Amino acid sequence: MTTLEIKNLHVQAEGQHILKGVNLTVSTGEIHAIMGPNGTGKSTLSETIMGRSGYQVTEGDILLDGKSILNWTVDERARHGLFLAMQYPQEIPGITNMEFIRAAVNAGRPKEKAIKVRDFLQQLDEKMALLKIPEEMAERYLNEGFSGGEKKRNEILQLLMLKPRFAILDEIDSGLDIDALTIVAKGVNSLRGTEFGSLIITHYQRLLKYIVPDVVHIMMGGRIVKTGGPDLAAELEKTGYEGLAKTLGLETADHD
Ligand SMILES: Nc1ncnc2c1ncn2[C@@H]1O[C@H](COP(=O)(O)OP(=O)(O)OP(=O)(O)O)[C@@H](O)[C@H]1O
Repeated sequence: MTTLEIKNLHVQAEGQHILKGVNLTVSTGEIHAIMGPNGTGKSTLSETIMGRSGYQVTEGDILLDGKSILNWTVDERARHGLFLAMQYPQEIPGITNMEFIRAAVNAGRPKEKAIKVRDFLQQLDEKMALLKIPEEMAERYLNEGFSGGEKKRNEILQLLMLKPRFAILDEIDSGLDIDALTIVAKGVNSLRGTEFGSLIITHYQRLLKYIVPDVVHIMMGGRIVKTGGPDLAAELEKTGYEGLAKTLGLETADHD
């Protein structure tokens, strides 16, 4: 079992104190959901875990298997099995989707163990079929001209091909139609098992009906204010963030 531990994490961006002491531990074999109002720091948490520049950790630590990863580059974090499916996937003209995914798969392997082209294509075909992604999308430039939903599905294709130890999925459900949502959920569920852990950021209980989390955390004001089981998402649907904040004796929920 591997663990990803977030300990008393404080993060600033552009001089703003965004995360104010986040504590969270995800182990392989578990799926955790994070819900919270707009602007509360959910994406900041995922970007900081992945090591994106511009986010300064001012206090606390992030540990993978007990080792601090704060000084690791994004690339090192990816090589050690961390993966982030982004809220706004980037378009990269000039590199085809297939080339990108193959390079990413090989980046995680020693040179002499590079994936054979035939094996790669077979796996890619299989995963694309599972996600109902049209074949021609393998040859298109990465995310260029993809619709919002196609970009999200493509992030999940990368996830299935890379098979990371920990996947952070930042609003993968936004912009997905109901059929795409069930397909994406099927893709994520296919990775479930003792070797895989995930942190799913979402605004909607709907996604959590398809990918049932083991633990649900509510984040407000840059902190985790409540943790519970899958029922917590349903409870939140009824009370809203304002209602929950009141029950917890917090001032107000934050919004954009
Ligand atoms: N690079 C940055 N520079 C300056 N401010 C930032 C930066 N990144 C995030 N913020 C600010 O930090 C706050 C938290 O943003 P974040 O995107 O983490 O929230 P979120 O909980 O993911 O919100 P949403 O639900 O709307 O996606 C916001 O006020 C945002 O404007």
